[in-house]
Amino acid sequence: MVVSLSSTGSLLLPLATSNGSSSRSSRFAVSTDKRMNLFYHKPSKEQKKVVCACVAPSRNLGSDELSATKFNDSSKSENLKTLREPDDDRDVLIECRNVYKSFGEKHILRGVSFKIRHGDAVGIIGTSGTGKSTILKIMAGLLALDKGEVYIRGRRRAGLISDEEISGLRIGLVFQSAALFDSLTVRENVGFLLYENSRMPEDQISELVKENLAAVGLKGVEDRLPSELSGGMKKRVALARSIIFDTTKESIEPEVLLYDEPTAGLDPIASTVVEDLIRSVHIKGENALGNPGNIASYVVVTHQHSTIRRAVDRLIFLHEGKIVWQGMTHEFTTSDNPIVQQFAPEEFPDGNVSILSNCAGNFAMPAAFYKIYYQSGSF
Ligand SMILES: Nc1ncnc2c1ncn2[C@@H]1O[C@H](COP(=O)(O)OP(=O)(O)OP(=O)(O)O)[C@@H](O)[C@H]1O
Repeated sequence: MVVSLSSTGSLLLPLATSNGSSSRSSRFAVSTDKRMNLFYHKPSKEQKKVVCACVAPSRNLGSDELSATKFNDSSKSENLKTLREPDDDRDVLIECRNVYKSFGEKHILRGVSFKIRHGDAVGIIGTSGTGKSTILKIMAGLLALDKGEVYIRGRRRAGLISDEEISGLRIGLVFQSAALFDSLTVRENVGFLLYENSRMPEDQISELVKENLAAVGLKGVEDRLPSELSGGMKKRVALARSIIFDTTKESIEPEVLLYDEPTAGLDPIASTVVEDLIRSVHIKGENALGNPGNIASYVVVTHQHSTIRRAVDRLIFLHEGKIVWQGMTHEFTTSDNPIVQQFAPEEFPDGNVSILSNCAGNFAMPAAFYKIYYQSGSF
């Protein structure tokens, strides 16, 4: 079967799962070109490495030394309780240090530095073309920087993720478009990396797919094709694909998800569902099954005030390739930085879920109505 990519759905692409060495032979004949487009990978890489674009190798980089990022059920609550002082870097999962990036004559990033800590829910905002998606791709290891450094759990990444130099952290990148394989069912899309890259039996993968779909509020859609789903459902399927992981592994590495405008193209209601799902799959959240999420930290690039308000705790404001402001979301509206003032609303609408708001026009609807829509899984 030849697999083609959907041109419509968003992509939530797990960059890391299980050990590349345990790959089974490929079950899905995805054309190399499509994989290259999907994973931004060099065609010269062998297939295992292409899969590794979304599957960080599981070579252990001494995670025992990094107790703050140990990731199993028992440590989750402990991690939250023992959030460290900002000057303690043991909980830093990704650090960008003085990153520069140009495209030809265009100097896009001009010395960007920030840290993503365990438990973080960060938004990157700023005007169009200021380099938000670029920094996300650099963090994901899909784009090389010109100058500066990226550290993954304290280890400097020498090149791109395809160089297989770094592990100990799973990094997923959620593109705003081009997500699902058109000719694969929802089950095959969600379980893709496990079918391709783990030794899990198919019935176990199938069960896991079902669980992860249920975690994002979708039931009974396993046999559907992407073309049979709404835009919002595709985003949910893509989210399920990004949070699924090989449960048979002895140690599970923490996962950071990088979302690039995850609500782009969605109406206010569907945007709200996605924003709440982003929260729900985080370790501080609770998924649709009532279980804590698995995502250690996430970064969202967005233009939407509703996403800022609902889905992130901390904001990084990029302007002309530099960070001009950082702070907690609630501080955003009170900043006296003139650039920030131009971007920020005078105040965020009430955060109560009974009113859904969106910068596109303060859309509001009653909570009960929202729940019916959400539970029906129709968007
Ligand atoms: N691969 C590339 N080759 C050449 N130019 C690029 C490339 N990728 C990005 N750019 C340019 O770099 C600039 C920053 O792009 P980027 O997508 O990071 O901006 P952004 O802040 O995410 O914008 P938006 O909010 O509009 O999505 C843009 O001018 C874009 O055209």
